[in-house]
Amino acid sequence: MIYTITLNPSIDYVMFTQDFDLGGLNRATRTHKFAGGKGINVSRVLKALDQPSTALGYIGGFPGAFIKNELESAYIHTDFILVEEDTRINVKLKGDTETEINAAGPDVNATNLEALLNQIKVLTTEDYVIIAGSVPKSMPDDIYATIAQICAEKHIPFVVDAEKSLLTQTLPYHPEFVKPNKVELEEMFNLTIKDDHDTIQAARLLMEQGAKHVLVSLGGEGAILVTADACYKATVPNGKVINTVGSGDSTVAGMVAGFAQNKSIEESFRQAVSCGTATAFTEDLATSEQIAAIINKVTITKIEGK
Ligand SMILES: Nc1ncnc2c1ncn2[C@@H]1O[C@H](COP(=O)(O)OP(=O)(O)OP(=O)(O)O)[C@@H](O)[C@H]1O
Ligand SMILES: O=P(O)(O)OC[C@@]1(O)O[C@H](CO)[C@@H](O)[C@@H]1O
Repeated sequence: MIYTITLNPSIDYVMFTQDFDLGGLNRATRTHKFAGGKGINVSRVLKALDQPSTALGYIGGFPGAFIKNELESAYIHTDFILVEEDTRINVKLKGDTETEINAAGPDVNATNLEALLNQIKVLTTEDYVIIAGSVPKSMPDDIYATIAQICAEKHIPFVVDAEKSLLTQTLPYHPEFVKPNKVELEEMFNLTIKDDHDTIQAARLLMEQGAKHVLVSLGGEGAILVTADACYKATVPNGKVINTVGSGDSTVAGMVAGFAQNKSIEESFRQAVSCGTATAFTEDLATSEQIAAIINKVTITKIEGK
């Protein structure tokens, strides 16, 4: 079973406006409430790819109940731990540009933490763990490293999509892949990435520290995948960008599903990028039909390799 871990889920309240006037009264043309948080988004796109998963993490109050209900109505299994405070509501404003306001989220105490670690400790080599998103302030900042260590000790394959040291601390435990975007990669090494060559060099630094593969997402520029012996560049088709929230998570889901479906590395990468772009081109996360409609329009080129 694939397990996604979202320590800080959210209701994503997406508001579309004609124009956005900061300081003025704006009226939304459309709104949506989605069950969100990075791991949860991965579970939702895995479902679109016909891959079952169980969503783990912390939920609380009425937003937490909403998230659990939304996932279970979509036939996504959940095993959330209840916390006392309300799950956060993140606001995503879609005017001429995209603006996001993410809340801090509820406190998670030591008992809650132990409950999650106990869920992970019983997993086996048949399972797969995806760790994604921010960590609540009340939790130790080495929590992802702790989870990665448990996975490594039990030979459970795992994937990490997180910022800065949350991600780099997991590298010694050899994640199957990590998925920084370009800015996150720059921040990890305090450098400026000018071109694909720089991207590959920086990705290789993550591999030197232990990542098995590095998938660098580049927004509308596609993505680069670095493996032990090759590098691939994906370019995406033109289309109308509607809501990019969750496009990175969709990329992660496409790659994990590709591995689970025993696709080649190139075909897994193509599926990953198709999922990311299909999500960018729609209001919610991509559906299976939307992914299928663009998968043959994503081009994969080997740009370096043995
Ligand atoms: N403007 C766009 N046009 C086409 N595809 C896009 C666009 N933005 C994102 N994508 C697709 O989504 C993938 C992930 O995007 P991005 O690099 O922005 O990830 P991210 O920063 O992790 O996103 P997020 O945090 O919003 O989930 C890209 O590799 C690409 O396939
Ligand atoms: O605050 P975090 O955990 O970094 O990000 C949370 C979030 O922005 O990430 C998802 C999109 O990737 C959204 O569903 C959610 O609102």
